Amino acid sequence: MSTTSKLPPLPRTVILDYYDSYTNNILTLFTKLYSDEEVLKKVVVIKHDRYTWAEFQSAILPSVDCVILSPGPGRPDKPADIGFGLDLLRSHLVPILGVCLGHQAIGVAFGAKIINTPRITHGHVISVAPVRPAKGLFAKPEWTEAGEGGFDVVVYNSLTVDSASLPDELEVTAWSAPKVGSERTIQGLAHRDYPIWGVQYHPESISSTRGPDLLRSFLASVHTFHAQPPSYPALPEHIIASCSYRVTTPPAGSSRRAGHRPGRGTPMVSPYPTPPISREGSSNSRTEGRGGFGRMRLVERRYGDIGRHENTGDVFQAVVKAQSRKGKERVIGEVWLDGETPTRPTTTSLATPLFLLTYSLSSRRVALHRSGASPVSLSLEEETFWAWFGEGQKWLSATLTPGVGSDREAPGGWKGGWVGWMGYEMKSESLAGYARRSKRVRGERNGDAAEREEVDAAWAWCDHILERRSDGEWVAEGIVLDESIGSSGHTDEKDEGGGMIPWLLSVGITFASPQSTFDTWSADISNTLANVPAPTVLPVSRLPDFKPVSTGQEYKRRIGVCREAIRQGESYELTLTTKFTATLPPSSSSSSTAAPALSSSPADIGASDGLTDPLSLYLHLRTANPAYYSTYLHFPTLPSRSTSRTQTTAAGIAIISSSPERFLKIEKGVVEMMPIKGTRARVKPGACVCRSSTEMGDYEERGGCLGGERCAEWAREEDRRIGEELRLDPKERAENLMIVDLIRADLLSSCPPSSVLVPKLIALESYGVHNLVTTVRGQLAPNVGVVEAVARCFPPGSMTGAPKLRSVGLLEGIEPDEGEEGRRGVYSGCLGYFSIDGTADLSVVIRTIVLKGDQLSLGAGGAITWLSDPEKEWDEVLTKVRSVVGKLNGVA
Ligand SMILES: C=C(O[C@@H]1C=C(C(=O)O)C=C[C@H]1O)C(=O)O
Ligand SMILES: NC(=O)CC[C@H](N)C(=O)O
Repeated sequence: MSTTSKLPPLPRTVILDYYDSYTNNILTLFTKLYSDEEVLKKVVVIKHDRYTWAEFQSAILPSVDCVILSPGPGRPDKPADIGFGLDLLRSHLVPILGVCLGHQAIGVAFGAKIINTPRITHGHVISVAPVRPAKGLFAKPEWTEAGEGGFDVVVYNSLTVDSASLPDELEVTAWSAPKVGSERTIQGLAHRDYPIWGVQYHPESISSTRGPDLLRSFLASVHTFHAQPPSYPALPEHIIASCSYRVTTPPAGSSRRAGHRPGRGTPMVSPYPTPPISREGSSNSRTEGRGGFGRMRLVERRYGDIGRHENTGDVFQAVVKAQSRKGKERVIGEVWLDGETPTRPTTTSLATPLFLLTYSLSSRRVALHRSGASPVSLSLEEETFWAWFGEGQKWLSATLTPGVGSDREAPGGWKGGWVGWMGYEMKSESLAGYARRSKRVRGERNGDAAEREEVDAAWAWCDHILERRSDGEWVAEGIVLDESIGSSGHTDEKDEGGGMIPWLLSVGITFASPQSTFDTWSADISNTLANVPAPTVLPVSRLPDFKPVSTGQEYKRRIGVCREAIRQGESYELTLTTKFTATLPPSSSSSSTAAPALSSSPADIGASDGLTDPLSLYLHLRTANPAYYSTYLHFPTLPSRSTSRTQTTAAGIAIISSSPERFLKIEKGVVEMMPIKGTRARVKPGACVCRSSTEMGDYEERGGCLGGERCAEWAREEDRRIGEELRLDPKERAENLMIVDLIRADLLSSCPPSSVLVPKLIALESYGVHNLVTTVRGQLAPNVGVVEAVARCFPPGSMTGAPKLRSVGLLEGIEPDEGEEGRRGVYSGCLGYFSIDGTADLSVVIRTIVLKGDQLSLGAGGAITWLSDPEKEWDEVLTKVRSVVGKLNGVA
């Protein structure tokens, strides 16, 4: 901070949120000056349309000391975008600070015009110079040092207040420092008589300087306006309750969140009642002998050196696949959280789920799938699936006896529990303010509707998993009934765990087995690991031919539509996507087609209704494009349509994923997100780039390829150069920054503001492609559940663009709403696990093939900004697709 001027007590502040994705970041400016506790008592974020102007005047304004008008999509001269903001400004009852859209509203409220800014840029750093002599907020002592050179800030605007139309009441307090060839624009405004100030730039951006100084100047002015009272009261309850996020700070001195496993010897007081025990046995063969349950505990069995060097693919086949073949009944699923990267250590988890839940948005029905039984379903009433699932997860975590069965602190990771995905369309139940588009939710109610319902979310429960740790050791992990704890404390199960738990218990589901079942299972594994049989499913030699659903020309046309929306101020960045599809050839037993050869052995043909085992595709992908979140999930009994039969068959759904992108991880109370933005193709090892290398001078003069090791060295050098070029590219950095600011704001809805930090900003990661990756972390607030934290950030900002809500709506209008591109489905959603112990790790579903019946689909896209070049963007899409499928035939 550039000054030591005394901080006034914190006034009660309402931040009116115009559905921007950056609004919450203003909170972090406050916590640079005041404690979290103070800020959470005195500052609230309220959606601008939560109250009418009359309500706001009577119920809110009398109890607040100042208002901040947030940034936002759209225009301040459009009533739907600005709500009662102009009335509030004209009434000037309390001091007001407008940011970006809020700043532009100040212009409009007093008669100025809004025009396009001469240089449209979003997420770019510019220099701002306060006018001399200093005016408005910039006249405060904090700013005396801001020299003529100005200070750096980030801008996110397409529009600006037209300086030619500025009324006398308003004065300019800052301009953008002029750049060669571009006009200066208004960056700061003040009303000459009323306590109203505005800034066009975003002081809350991670890459803006002097944000806290601006806030400090504003709060000092608010304090002067209120005649400097010694303190301000806390906000009344009803205003705090209308805050759009709701986090509490951890109790002083505690670094762990409530509900997290306390250390040994610390009694855990569960906020949830003990689950009832003694359920009726079920008809499910796998759950037989798994009587009822009380509390559960985690157990593990380590295999030491046995199998340490085994290939995970072979073990997967020996353990999970073998189980699929053994039983009379088809197993409900095969799970392989693989994680295969050359550079970052990861664990691998293999499991055969006990049961599977699927959810369909159109019917709002949850279906329970078990092996050997027809699905049963439950309709959700008012609740969202997120809330229903989240309550269940909380209850399950709370049934876990802490510390028992483990002789050390658990190493984290998946300890069993849920594995699955939330499809992109689950946004309709998570995104605040989302209005369902009628076309998308029209349920199919006729005939075999249930058969054709989309699976919008799928979560399988696994109580036994086999894990390969990053040091190579294999460990069996289990959730078992805690027989050491009596059956006292039963309560009426109806109110427990929301709606999920009573329902699952009533249909005979058990979540854990007795220790003896785990012992038998883990002994079997031990035998298998001691002598891993040769794999029976082999990788395909290449993937089937993928074709774009829309042409490059059509995609480029859509880019034009995106850019126009950005020009109009509707969005700052739009992640536009499309689909590529392929059809599996008929299984080799019934086909004479040679290519692509699905070279699995005859033993598996027939494993999926005559289609070749989808595992063979994944076995190829995991070596062709290894990724941190490489995953294979197969649920063979889920209905899916197969074109070869023109009718619904139960060929199942398989997820064949090589996602490099972390959506969100929660471990020991820390939430971490790692958005990727910025992609370039790599120079493949073995490729000769002697001809194209820009550094090497003329190819012909040099006498051609350098050959041998020197050629390889140039290829590596060229690869490094491309990576570095990406890292320094202002357009790519801007795309990344826009999402980083968005992710920070997302995390602020689950974490105390001061805890949200960016340990790594725009780092280069080079796996299948070069990518720019940022790490954002926060401390999960004690009152926010794990699933709830995910819901508050869903859908992943890197798949929507910013501001999220408006961008999602725009994309629904730009991407087709019918046909194969009609829904993004699993692509663009998140995939991973919710461990029973409260840990979660989810990827953003990209670089992922979804197989339904014999139809393969692969989504790909990229972030479109005003500066996007349609040709390059289409190339980027093709680069991403090729990183998964290899060659793409017939695509220009
Ligand atoms: C949209 C995709 O990727 C997203 C967009 C990226 C980009 O614009 O550079 C990078 C990773 C993803 O967040 C995709 O891979 O399909
Ligand atoms: N970040 C903002 O608030 C943007 C305001 C307005 N929609 C513009 O594009 O100029």
